[in-house]
Amino acid sequence: MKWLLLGVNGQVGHELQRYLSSMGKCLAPTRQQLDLSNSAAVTHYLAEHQPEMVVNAAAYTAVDKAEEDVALATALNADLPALLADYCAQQSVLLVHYSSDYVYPGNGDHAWQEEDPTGPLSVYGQSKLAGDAAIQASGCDYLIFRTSWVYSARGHNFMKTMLRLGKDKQQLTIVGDQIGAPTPARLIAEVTAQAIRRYQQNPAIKGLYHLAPRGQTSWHGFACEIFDQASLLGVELSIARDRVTAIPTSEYPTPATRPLNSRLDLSRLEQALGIQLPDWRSQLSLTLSEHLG
Ligand SMILES: NC(=O)C1=CN([C@@H]2O[C@H](COP(=O)(O)OP(=O)(O)OC[C@H]3O[C@@H](n4cnc5c(N)ncnc54)[C@H](O)[C@@H]3O)[C@@H](O)[C@H]2O)C=CC1
Repeated sequence: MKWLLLGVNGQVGHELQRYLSSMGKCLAPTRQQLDLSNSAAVTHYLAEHQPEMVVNAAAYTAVDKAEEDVALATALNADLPALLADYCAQQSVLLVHYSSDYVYPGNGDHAWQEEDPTGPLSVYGQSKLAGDAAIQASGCDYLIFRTSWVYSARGHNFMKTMLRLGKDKQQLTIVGDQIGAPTPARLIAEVTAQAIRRYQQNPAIKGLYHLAPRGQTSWHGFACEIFDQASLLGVELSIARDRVTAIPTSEYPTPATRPLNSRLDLSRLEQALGIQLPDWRSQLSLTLSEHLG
């Protein structure tokens, strides 16, 4: 099978290339080779290469910048998925796509289910939701995975920022009232590979799923766990655990509003694949070990 991977140099795209390598010939144009905000160029690429599956890990992910950069965020997160979905519907091929906890309004303290009403609080969330809706309306076969708090051994992310700050700073204040599950890009790729294989045996599993590890924490809890695990792995930190203070979101204003409740109910995915997703702490341990070599 000849398949197309978009966003190969991102956190998730990089892992997907590793985990899906056995699926056949992978076309993975870089940003320099194909500007995904240029719909004419994307249409031309699809017509020329005729991929038999499309995996879209590309996105506009700068959540705060998106508040100003609405046109580009919309082009990448809404218009591109719509265009890919039209191609996949016409060619009867599978579209795999990633979405976000930021499509939900973030109120309450229950875990969101896939059919819950959405209500994005930011331009980024609105643009991701528009992408999901376009795919769902297109009639193509799709697997959409809504995930949260993505990090990885490579790329820019919270884990790597904390490791850097933990070596430089004597004290830190971290938001403690946004609750969710940190998700390694590697887990996303691993589960995506399982889901595609399952789809190939049984296309009825197509649909929208939440994908994250089990358990929940705050950004403050995540930071503390990073410091605890890094210390155990021999990383020398300047920060002492009791100098890492939790603050409310209201004391850390950002251009984009973030949901306080990003808990995702995972049962639909666990049932579809017959798996139990691992706990977020064990996933951090794997990713830290990979990062520290
Ligand atoms: N990073 C996070 O915390 C979260 C991410 N997600 C979703 O997961 C998916 C993967 O995210 P990450 O791997 O973290 O993103 P990333 O920011 O690491 O990678 C995005 C990729 O898109 C590519 N890209 C962006 N604009 C482009 C353009 N104009 N032309 C060509 N390529 C372009 C970048 O080069 C990069 O390879 C996305 O759909 C994102 O919305 C969902 C929840 C949280």
